[in-house]
Amino acid sequence: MSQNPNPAESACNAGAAQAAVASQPGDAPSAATAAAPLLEVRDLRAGYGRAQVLDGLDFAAPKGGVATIIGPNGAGKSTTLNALVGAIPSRGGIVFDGQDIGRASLEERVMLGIALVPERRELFGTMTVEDNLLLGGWRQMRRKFPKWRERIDEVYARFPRLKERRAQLAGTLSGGERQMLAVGRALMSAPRLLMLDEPSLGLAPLVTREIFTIIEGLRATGVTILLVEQNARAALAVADHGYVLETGQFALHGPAAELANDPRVIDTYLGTGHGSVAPPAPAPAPRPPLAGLATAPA
Ligand SMILES: Nc1ncnc2c1ncn2[C@@H]1O[C@H](COP(=O)(O)OP(=O)(O)OP(=O)(O)O)[C@@H](O)[C@H]1O
Repeated sequence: MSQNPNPAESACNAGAAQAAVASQPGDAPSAATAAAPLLEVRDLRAGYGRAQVLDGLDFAAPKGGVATIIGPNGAGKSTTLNALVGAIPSRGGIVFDGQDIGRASLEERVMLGIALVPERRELFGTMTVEDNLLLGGWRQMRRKFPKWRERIDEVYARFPRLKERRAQLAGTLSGGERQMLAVGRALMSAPRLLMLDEPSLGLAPLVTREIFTIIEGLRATGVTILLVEQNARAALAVADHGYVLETGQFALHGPAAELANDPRVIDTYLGTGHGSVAPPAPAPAPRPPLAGLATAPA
């Protein structure tokens, strides 16, 4: 298990996102996008050094829902979350609850209520469960929540197993418990947008189901969730809206239930197929309507 000595990075766990929109003026909003967006992203571009990974993503996250980004390895899913939380620089528009946060620092975004549970969970393995939670309430959080210890009790109420193991070293937890701790640490900042990067990674099917039950429980509290997952079936089952990201662009998006029944998604991500849902030679296309599936503009 990797450890992250950067308290700012450690603090930005957890998250959620919502319906990518790619709409045209006059499009009727779908049920999943009818809520006012908590997060609106326009033409998001980001990468590492000179290598651009995200090639102009448009999406929105309606308040209180679950959106998921699925796609193959290397498509840019983690990069999207890293750009949204401010861990890497990006271009384009990022509006959170009506406020342009494109130039806000990572710490400012965490303070506003954006949190990321990173793919590798990044716990401090030689520290106890409780100390890992306390690190989630690092100094900004302590300013935001003077009674930040009460936050821990709230996390324990949601995850009794963490309370039972409060004095146990994080490095000795099971995979599922580590994921719970990573989510619990993110919740210490009382996020409004919780971003989860591959929460089922490396977990057995039974534990994966437990993690998705936790996600449903979090959603019931009103937090908006942006879920990045390779387990497309489980992700689409819990989400309102889904996005298929391929090589830095959305190849498809739409209501999650429709995506789960789309033959292209079934063949590529839910069945035995591999590769891409995008046509071999995608032609530029107008932006799709909000309701129903759509092929993203080339
Ligand atoms: N720190 C980095 N420096 C340079 N390139 C990176 C870095 N992180 C990711 N990349 C590259 O960016 C591209 C997108 O990676 P990213 O991790 O966002 O994909 P992903 O869709 O999350 O994949 P996976 O499902 O395997 O986690 C890949 O080509 C990857 O090699």
